[in-house]
Amino acid sequence: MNQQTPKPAVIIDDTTLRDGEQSAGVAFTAEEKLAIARQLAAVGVPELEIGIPAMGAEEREVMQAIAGLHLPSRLLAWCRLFDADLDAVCGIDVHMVDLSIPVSDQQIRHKLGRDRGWVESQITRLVRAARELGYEVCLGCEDASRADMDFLCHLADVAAAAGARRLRFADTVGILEPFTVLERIQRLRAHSDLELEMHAHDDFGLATANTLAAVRGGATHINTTVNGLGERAGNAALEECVLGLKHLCGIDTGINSRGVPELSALVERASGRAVGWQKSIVGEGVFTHEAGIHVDGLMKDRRNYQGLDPDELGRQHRLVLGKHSGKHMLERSYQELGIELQGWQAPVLLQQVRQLVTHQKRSPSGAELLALYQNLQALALDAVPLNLDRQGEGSPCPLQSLAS
Ligand SMILES: CC(=O)SCCNC(=O)CCNC(=O)[C@H](O)C(C)(C)COP(=O)(O)OP(=O)(O)OC[C@H]1O[C@@H](n2cnc3c(N)ncnc32)[C@H](O)[C@@H]1OP(=O)(O)O
Ligand SMILES: O=C(O)CCC(=O)C(=O)O
Repeated sequence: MNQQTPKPAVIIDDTTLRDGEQSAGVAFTAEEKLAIARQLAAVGVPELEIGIPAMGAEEREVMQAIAGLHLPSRLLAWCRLFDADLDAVCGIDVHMVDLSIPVSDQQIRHKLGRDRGWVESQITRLVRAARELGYEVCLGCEDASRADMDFLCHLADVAAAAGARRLRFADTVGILEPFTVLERIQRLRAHSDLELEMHAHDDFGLATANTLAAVRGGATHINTTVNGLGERAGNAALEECVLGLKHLCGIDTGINSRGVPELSALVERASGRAVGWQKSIVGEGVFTHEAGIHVDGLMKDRRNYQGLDPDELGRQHRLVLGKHSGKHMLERSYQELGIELQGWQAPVLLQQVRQLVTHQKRSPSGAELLALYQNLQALALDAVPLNLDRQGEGSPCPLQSLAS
């Protein structure tokens, strides 16, 4: 972002390169990580969490290579609140370390085998140590959604006193819904002056909703991943948060949404995780319409059925012929082939298109439409004399049985 750009009301800290890569089976090469970092920065993502130094020398080298790109985005490293993890980050030019520690009694006791007092003393000691090394600190509160809120507020004070700048509220197991997120973040907001970051998981399909609720509650930062990649069901999708915040909350994150499809495709390729056809914002089919009433409405004025303008993503509405099409779309499809249908032909051809689509599980091709039309013309020519013989006059539809 250049110096003149006003600071957005919510700052995106994208973790595609950390939590995104934690998605089971996903492993980016160094080149892929660099390319993703570049593209995230190119669309204007202001903060990138780029990896876990404790994973070893190779991970650290890639993280330092990303730092060496001198991107306009601020960089974060993810560390356990643990001496060895802090040692491992030394020499990597990130701006901030996320020092993560479980804060629920469940994880403090049954994962770490410790107690609350130990967590508190670790925070004081290691946040100070990280500050002395010159890093900004975000206290990563793992499993915050299952933590005692009084204890969490107390830890915010402990972290602030030790020099932390930010607290990350992690819904690690993805069990919150937006109303509870709103309450919890409001409570933290009222209690602490720290920056507050929401880290949501999509186990119940609520990661984006929870992230938007957190912003409403006073979160200053949000953790996202491209395509919603991430542990288990994934994290809050960058593209959903950017456009959701803009259109549903009136908050501009400063991201160039037209660059998002390319970013999404890049992460899709590098992760090997196909983006679903109906995946909001970036799915291939999310601006494609078939239903006759919708298509007719769109052709009259696209605002009739447009919640999000595809142009914001450099995309367009696509109209397809299918089982649910009506005469307007059929006529348009034939016009594109240079054919003006007569009134009686549309219902007959619509039935035939429905049958074809049901069997082929796809829209008819131009050649197939042409064949249906030519067939109908031939049948009509054969039928006209019979009708004339029988009725003594021309029928408006020579193929009544087909049209019914
Ligand atoms: C919710 C999250 O997303 S947290 C991020 C999770 N991400 C990852 O785990 C991906 C990268 N992880 C790794 O490469 C490895 O797990 C490493 C390098 C971090 C650690 O590897 P190992 O030392 O072989 O340990 P392993 O992963 O089997 O076990 C984790 C250890 O970290 C401890 N630990 C977990 N979280 C924390 C924490 N926040 N602070 C301190 N210790 C922690 C566990 O208690 C366990 O320690 P133990 O050996 O004393 O029981
Ligand atoms: O503690 C943090 O930084 C968040 C870690 C995480 O990814 C999670 O809890 O889901």
